[in-house]
Amino acid sequence: MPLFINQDQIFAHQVHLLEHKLRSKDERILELETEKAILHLRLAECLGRLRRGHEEEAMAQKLLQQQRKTQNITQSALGKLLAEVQNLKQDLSEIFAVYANGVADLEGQSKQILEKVDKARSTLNGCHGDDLQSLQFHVAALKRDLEEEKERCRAEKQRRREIHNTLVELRGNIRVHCRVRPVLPFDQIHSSTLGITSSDEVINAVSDTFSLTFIKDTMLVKCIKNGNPIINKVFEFERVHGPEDSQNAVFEEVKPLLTSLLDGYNVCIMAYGQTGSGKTHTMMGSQGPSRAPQMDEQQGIIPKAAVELFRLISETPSESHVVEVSVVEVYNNEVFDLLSRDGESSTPGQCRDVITTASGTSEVPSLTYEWVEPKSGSVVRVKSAPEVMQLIRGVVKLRARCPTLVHTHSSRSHLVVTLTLSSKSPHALALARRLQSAKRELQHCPQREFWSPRCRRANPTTRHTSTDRSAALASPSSLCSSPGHSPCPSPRPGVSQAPNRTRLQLVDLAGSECVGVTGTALWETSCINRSLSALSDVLGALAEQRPHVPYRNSKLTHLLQDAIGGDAKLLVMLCVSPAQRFITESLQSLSFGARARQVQKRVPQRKNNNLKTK
Ligand SMILES: Nc1ncnc2c1ncn2[C@@H]1O[C@H](COP(=O)(O)OP(=O)(O)OP(=O)(O)O)[C@@H](O)[C@H]1O
Repeated sequence: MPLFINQDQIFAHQVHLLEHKLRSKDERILELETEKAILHLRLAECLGRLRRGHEEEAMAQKLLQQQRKTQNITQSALGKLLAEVQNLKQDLSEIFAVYANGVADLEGQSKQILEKVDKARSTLNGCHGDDLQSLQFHVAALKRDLEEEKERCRAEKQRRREIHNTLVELRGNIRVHCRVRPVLPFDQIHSSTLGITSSDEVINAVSDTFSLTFIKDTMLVKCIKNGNPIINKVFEFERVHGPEDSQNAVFEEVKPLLTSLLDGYNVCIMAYGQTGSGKTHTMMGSQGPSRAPQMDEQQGIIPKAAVELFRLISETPSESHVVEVSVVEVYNNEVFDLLSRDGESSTPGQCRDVITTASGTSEVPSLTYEWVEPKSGSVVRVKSAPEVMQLIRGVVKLRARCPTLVHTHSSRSHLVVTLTLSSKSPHALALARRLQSAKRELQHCPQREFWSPRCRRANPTTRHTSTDRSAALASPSSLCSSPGHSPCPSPRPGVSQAPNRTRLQLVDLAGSECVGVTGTALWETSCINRSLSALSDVLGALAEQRPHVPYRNSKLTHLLQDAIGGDAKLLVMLCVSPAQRFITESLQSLSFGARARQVQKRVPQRKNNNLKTK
């Protein structure tokens, strides 16, 4: 039977086939579109990653650059540090070698003595009555050896100090000594709330006995207050003195500086500390000028320095030196010349100006001695230490005083005693004559007008005494003139100065007071505090080696500019009270001392080559 296939069926089958193909193509298209979408997504992801990669790479580049920069800076700083460390190492190894030799010597000698003692002991164990005499002899010999050993120890200690001082000098550091006074009746105040006696001693001086390294004298501050943070600090200084140390002991450590004066260097000794901490006691001695003469051992640095200076002079050929004295006080930011003998006013103490000379030194014009033709000024030639002290004691009672909350005889002004030592060698005299004629010429020259008006403006002005404090308060603006001042141009360098002179400045600063001041004393106290913080700022600027040092922010720093920042040898005598009551002020003073030690001044320069000790 023939197979009959319907045409429609074939078409239907073909349509079916085509539909099937179409469906599968549709499905394929769908599949491909999905794949395309997935690929798009991946592409976007990759692009994102690529962008992030670029950003990260840029960041990494930046970091790399920064790292390189930091590395460069660190390397140069490291280089500098290494150089400094090398220098220090060299210094240390030199000193260590000196010390090590000394110590090895001493150790050897100590061993010998110990052996002798052992021998003596064993002899003693086996000895009988007959041997007693020889034993006594032996003991006496041992005692002698011990004394000699002690003496050698003292000498070695002294030698170390001298080496340390030389090192301090070579580096141009300011020397800082610190004295803690004994507890005094006015330190006693009882705190009912904390149950503490505020006179508790919280500051102790620890003097190093014998160590292999430098002499390390320290001040320990230990305060355990209920409910307050514990204070436990250590401050290092060149020398420390405890309450038991006498005026002589304090002066002995200062004395070597006076020899420097005869060697041709300027020297300054300055007492710093809060009110009642013992500055005047240390500088002048405790007995007031009106009372009976002081015993030698009660005298402070100023009288002892005067005696020492004349002793040193007497060791050199007579007639070769001249000593002049000037005494000024800085009160309420004005300089008063306490020895003024102008004769125009009966009021003691004339107001003076401080100028900066062309050579950069600060001078009080009327206190500059006219070498060849002495004028009747306020610089007085003296021939002996008693004469110096008679002058100083005569005028120091003019110094402004007022009771503070701490004690009744507080000095409210900074006292500056200057002893100027000049050489009278033929060469110096010839030079002085030449300078004098130069000055005469200058006086006839019209240019003189250029520098003189300001000096003339410093005409004597009546000094405000502490009893006349209301007058001072009435015109406070007149008292604070320094910061804006332009310096008085100098009358050409050296014209008014004696040749070959060195000066010793002895400064008893007024004491700072932190709290509780009211009434008329407030202006005085704020002037004192401002001048002391100006001093602190000057030291800060010098320690950080800033290009500008604000000497002219106060008359005190302007007056002492050469001593603080110049090439004089400067010793700061910090005075502190041991009592817990004054811990804040004492910490402030100790920090001031620590800052002063960081200052590296110019290495002291010889001012007078004619002056030489024998
Ligand atoms: N080391 C000491 N030994 C015994 N007494 C001392 C010592 N230091 C100070 N004093 C006594 O303490 C009191 C205050 O001392 P001083 O006048 O020297 O203080 P100051 O620091 O000069 O005070 P201010 O700055 O207020 O003038 C004085 O009576 C003084 O005799």
